[in-house]
Amino acid sequence: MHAVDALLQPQPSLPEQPATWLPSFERDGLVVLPNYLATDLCLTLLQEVQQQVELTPAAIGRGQQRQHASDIRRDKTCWLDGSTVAQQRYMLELNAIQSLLNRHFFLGLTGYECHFAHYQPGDFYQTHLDAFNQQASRQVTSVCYLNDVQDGGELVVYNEHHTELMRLPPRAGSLILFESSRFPHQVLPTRQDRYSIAGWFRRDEALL
Ligand SMILES: O=C(O)CCC(=O)C(=O)O
Ligand SMILES: [Fe+2]
Repeated sequence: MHAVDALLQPQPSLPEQPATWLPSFERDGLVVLPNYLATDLCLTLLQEVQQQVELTPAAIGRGQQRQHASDIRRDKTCWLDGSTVAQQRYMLELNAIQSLLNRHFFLGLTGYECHFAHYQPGDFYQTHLDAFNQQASRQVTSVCYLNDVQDGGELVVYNEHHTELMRLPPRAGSLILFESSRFPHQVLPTRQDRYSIAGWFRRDEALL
């Protein structure tokens, strides 16, 4: 069966899946889920990012603070817009995670945004926080890796005291979730092409 046809097949309704990772996330504020993404979906998303012509150098900050900062980060990114079945499937999966987080931890998450990222050989992202306090809109970070990187490109995560907690080599299909304002992290220079989807569960005040 062609990959896209396979993606269009209705997914067998999963029995109420016990999300066994919820206690770890509650305890640590961070969890790694190896092989989270189905292999066919991962491969299709990888092909989509490899075919993207509109990847643009990532910027840092928002609004007037927004700037390209090639000394801080070198990846190229492109927002997912749900224009393909694979992107829709990915977003459905992550929306399910959003519901779980809300149901179990009352996080009040209101939305999810995500972009493809491509790090070429030599690219990196220096140590940073994705949000500066819990009042910020970005509450929980997700990164899903789309290919295996054997040489460089590890995600290094630190605790509040800047002690290294983990060094994660990207593996196709694995997903990491962590509290956005709590863990400084960096991407070490990669020596191979590195593809991922980085996303953020947000809590935005309703417009009155
Ligand atoms: O790709 C990764 O492992 C992390 C990327 C990241 O930190 C970010 O985009 O904010
Ligand atoms: Fe980050």
